[in-house]
Amino acid sequence: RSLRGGAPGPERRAEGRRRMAEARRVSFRDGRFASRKTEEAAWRRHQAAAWLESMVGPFGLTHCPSEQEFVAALRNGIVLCKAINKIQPGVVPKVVANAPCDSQPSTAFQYFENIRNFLVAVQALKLPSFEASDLEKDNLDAGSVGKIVDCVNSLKSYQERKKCSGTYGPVKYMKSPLAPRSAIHVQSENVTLGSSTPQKCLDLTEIDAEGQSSQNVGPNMEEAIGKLQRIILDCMISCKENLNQDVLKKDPVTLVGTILSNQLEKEQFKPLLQLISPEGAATKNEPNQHIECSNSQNENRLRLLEAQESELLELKTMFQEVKVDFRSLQTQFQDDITELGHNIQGISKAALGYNQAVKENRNLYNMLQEVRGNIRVFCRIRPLMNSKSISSIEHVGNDGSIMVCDPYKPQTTRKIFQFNQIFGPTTTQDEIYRETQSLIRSVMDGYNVCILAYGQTGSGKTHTMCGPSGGLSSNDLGINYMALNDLFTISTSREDVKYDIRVQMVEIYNEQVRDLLSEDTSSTKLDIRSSSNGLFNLPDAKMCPVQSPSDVMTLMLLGEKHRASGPTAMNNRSSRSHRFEFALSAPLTFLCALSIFAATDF
Ligand SMILES: Nc1ncnc2c1ncn2[C@@H]1O[C@H](COP(=O)(O)OP(=O)(O)OP(=O)(O)O)[C@@H](O)[C@H]1O
Repeated sequence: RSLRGGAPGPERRAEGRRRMAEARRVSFRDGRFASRKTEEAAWRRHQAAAWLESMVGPFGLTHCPSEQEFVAALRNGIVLCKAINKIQPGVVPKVVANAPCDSQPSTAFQYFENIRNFLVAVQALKLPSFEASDLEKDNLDAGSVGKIVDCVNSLKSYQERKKCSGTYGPVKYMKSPLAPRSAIHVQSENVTLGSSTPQKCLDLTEIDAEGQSSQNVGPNMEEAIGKLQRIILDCMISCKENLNQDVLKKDPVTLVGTILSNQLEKEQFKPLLQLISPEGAATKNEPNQHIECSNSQNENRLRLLEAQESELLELKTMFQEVKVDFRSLQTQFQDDITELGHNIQGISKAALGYNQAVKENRNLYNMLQEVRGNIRVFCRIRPLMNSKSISSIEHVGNDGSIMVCDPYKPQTTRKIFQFNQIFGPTTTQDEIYRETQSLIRSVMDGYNVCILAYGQTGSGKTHTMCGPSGGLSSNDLGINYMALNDLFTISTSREDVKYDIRVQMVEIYNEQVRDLLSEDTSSTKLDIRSSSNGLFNLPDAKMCPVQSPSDVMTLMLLGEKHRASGPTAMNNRSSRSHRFEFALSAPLTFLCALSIFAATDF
């Protein structure tokens, strides 16, 4: 659309549009605020230059000048003075127009007079002004051009306002950072009011006072558009103070929408709304359709808002319920935690008491063992193997006494022996073990225990200690197997102590000690060493770690193979002498031994 008076040529216009389009394109692509500001400044310079040209005619400025070009064209003040004189004739009485080329110093002074006179006139009109020094080349980078452009555009607005309303009052002019971007976005949204060019709707500075911009609309709509433009401009100007950098980063349409929505409730919009309402509108033309469309959009938005409000209320109610539930759970959780704490304290006390009781129990137990006798001697009467044999036992007392005599020499003196306990010929293996079982527990408490079977050949030592099957059958197990089982059972049940169990197996025969677990059978003879505490030990005897009763059984079977045996008058397979030793230790606590012997001689 051509500007009023002195319109630029088509080429310059095309160039200007191209540069503006390029500036916008860069701005949109980068989306940076700096680009937007550059674009906006270029647009405002264009407006100012175009207006000045329309007022004073072409003065050698391009359609979209750079800052340098703009300032250079205005530096002599001639254009500015002419323009203000057009608005307010005679406000600058004397304008130095053309100076001779050879009088540069005085011309510069006279030019300064032009500027000074112009600034005085601007101040008289109460319009935004600038400093004369802002036209200096050195001050361009300090943003001085913006002030000059603002001043020129304020003159433009003043002139347009004067033409529209015929009043001369002071104009509250504020530069609008939104005009170019709003126009672009409004175009994309097709929100126009009676014109295909978006600038016509939003940029009041380009409105044609004679109504050229609204050729296709009726008089009412023309009036509406005019009012709307003025109101929008006022809104934008009045909102400018409240705009900050963050707001300016918004999408232009959103930004304009924000500004307008802030102003919609104000009095100045009421006449406009009445004008564009179905009753107020004289004709139903295109702008009204847009307004109806906008109303329908508003209704939709209102419905959406109501739905969202209702959802919000539901959510709020749910939130309150959840909050109450959460608090109740929190209270319950705290109560539970407190109760749990009390319970743990109780359990801790009980555990402490239990441990103490166990310790006392162990002490008492072992004291009892000592009271019963650290050395206990039992007698087991073997059943007669031959029915023709005559028993030498005459009497067995309940107090552990036994009376024997030679059945073939009845006249010989009877002998009485006293034992801790006497087991008859019918006594089972289990009954024998029950009397020794308590000692196994003492081993686990760190006491040394020795179980020794002693008797003449064929008296039943091997039968008692190893069982009739020698451990091959689970029936009638011997003392050593049953002790072994108990050893591992107790060590497993006591989780507070870690036991390290090892096994030695030696044979003492003809005053020689042989290692029954040594793989090298040729050199199994062991030396007996006395230790500093007066005890004897076999340091070279092989000590095998075991984890389970089956490990021990394997070792015992190996030892059995290495045992010396031979027929005697009374026993076809007589063991000469043997000893099993279980070395038991609980690291850092104790080291003790369970020795199991069977011997015919000492
Ligand atoms: N309580 C018993 N009940 C049944 N049989 C028995 C009993 N005690 C021993 N015998 C039997 O008596 C025989 C000799 O027993 P055993 O080999 O245990 O004697 P020993 O004392 O180990 O002899 P040695 O010292 O010569 O090795 C075996 O045949 C054994 O089965």
